[in-house]
Amino acid sequence: MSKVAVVYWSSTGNTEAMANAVVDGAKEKGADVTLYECADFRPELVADYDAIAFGCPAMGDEVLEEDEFEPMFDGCKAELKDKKIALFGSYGWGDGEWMRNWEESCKEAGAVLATESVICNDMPDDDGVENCKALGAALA
Ligand SMILES: Cc1cc2nc3c(=O)[nH]c(=O)nc-3n(C[C@H](O)[C@H](O)[C@H](O)COP(=O)(O)O)c2cc1C
Repeated sequence: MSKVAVVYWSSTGNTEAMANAVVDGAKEKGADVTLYECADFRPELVADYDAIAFGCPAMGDEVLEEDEFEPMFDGCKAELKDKKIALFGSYGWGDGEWMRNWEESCKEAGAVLATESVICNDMPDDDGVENCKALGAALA
């Protein structure tokens, strides 16, 4: 059984709803899934998982949340080489620039993006939930 971690930051619950759907999708495929708020995750845990889904909304001006999520993620980068990961997050008024930049930084770190990233405008609708479940399934 593959071990999957879902690690997210969310302020108003939209990315949290996405994270829950990612968990559901991975569990439906039989994975052993652990959900982490980003404050509870640390680089030493990366090695414990076969695959990791990271979720963070667009914040600041098209960047990751800078107080908790980005430091956690930057700390994990050295461990992400050849690791199967996938990215998701909610956004408001932008065009997804934060996610494109985030994908680039993951590729530079040598991570393996296992499936297309999922972005949802505000709260995920039914299609958004299905896309998040498919992301989770792709990591299982
Ligand atoms: C301080 C702040 C900065 C934001 N910056 C952006 C941004 O640059 N681009 C964008 O599309 N949305 C931006 N948003 C909107 C959030 O990404 C959006 O509300 C998202 O659904 C929040 O996700 P959450 O409910 O998981 O916290 C920003 C929101 C806040 C509060």
